[in-house]
Amino acid sequence: MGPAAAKVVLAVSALTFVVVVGSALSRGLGLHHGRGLSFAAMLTAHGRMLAGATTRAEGVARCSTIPCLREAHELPAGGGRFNFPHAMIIGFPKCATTSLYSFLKAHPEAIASDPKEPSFYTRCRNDTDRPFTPGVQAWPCEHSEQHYLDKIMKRSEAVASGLSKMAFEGSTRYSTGDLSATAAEVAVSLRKEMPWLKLVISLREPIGWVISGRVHSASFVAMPPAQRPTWFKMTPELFCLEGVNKGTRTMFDCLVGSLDKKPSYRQLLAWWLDDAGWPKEQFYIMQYENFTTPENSGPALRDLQLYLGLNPNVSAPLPKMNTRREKFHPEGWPMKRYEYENLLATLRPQCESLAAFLEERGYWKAPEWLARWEAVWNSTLAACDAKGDCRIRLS
Ligand SMILES: Nc1ncnc2c1ncn2[C@@H]1O[C@H](COP(=O)(O)OS(=O)(=O)O)[C@@H](OP(=O)(O)O)[C@H]1O
Repeated sequence: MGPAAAKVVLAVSALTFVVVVGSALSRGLGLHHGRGLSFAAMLTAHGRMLAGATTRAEGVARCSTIPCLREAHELPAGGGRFNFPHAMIIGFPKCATTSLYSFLKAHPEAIASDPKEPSFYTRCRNDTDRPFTPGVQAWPCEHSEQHYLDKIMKRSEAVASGLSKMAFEGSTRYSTGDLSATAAEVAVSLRKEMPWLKLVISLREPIGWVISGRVHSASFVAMPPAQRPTWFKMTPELFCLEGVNKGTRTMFDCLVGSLDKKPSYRQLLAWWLDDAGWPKEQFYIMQYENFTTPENSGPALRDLQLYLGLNPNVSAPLPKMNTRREKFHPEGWPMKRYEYENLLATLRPQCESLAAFLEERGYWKAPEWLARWEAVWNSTLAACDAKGDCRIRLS
């Protein structure tokens, strides 16, 4: 055997010795999987940080980084019922997510993020080179992982509860993406970084949804340019809204031609469920028209709490937060009947395809899902006058 081969044999023997003796030691110390950290985990930086932790809560207590949390998750749950963080309301924007967040925040077993929408996975994970702009971003992304876990997700409060409380957040940009990252990128990075998360998403009848989104922006458009937030940028759609504010354009003008250019709900969901591979049991789909109606709200919220692992017997009504419809065109947006039918002709096939997708994946029966949206469309059409003048009232 030459000197090079001898060195290889020596190195392999040394490694074998380390692994065998180490494994034996760790077994002897009661550190094998199920009662503590494996020897392999102890060799990693996070493993060293987690040494001595025997439960997930003890592990989370020692972690200030997300990779460390991933290792802490390998530890036995002990008495803790939740992961850390446990859940996220990822969208869609304007689908009563603030009300859902507030409803859950009031639950004694929940720890709500502060703020509701940290947007950590759009702003800080996929666009880390973006310079920090005070006044635009609440905090810089450098060293922000610890800030996110400790200050925003309130790690010590979750640890103090022995993980018997659920920490959650509600960044709706995750579902649509923003200037920093696309939804497809967020879906993948979240799956990689916190694969245990339970995700919640709400979908609203698409014409009301889009108008609600435009109304949200309209409030900024209505401001004198110097008073608009610095992050706010005018786009062709927003110039159209400016025309609506001035009375030179209609809401229909601003919707037609743009609806079929946006990714459909089905496309957006497919990024999460197909491309990023989120399993069905970790992805909870709610229908806005179901859980916001008084007769269905109670059972729908109970089901949500059961899904999240919360005690469903603590019940409170769903609040009505973040509402703008009473301020902007409370009488409804004027639209001609043929214009509304034109929008429906674009959107109905998308909705049918979505409903079929939801049924195929075992989420909802397609006819039940579609019936609630058909009811919205029919009631709008039924309220049009004999001259074909309609009002699109947001509900
Ligand atoms: N309980 C209840 N019942 C009926 N409707 C409700 C309820 N809670 C919130 N909402 C309506 O949801 C819209 C706000 O949604 P979000 O909070 O998700 O908006 S945001 O993306 O966080 O800005 C906003 O819609 P619009 O007013 O049409 O804009 C709210 O009025």
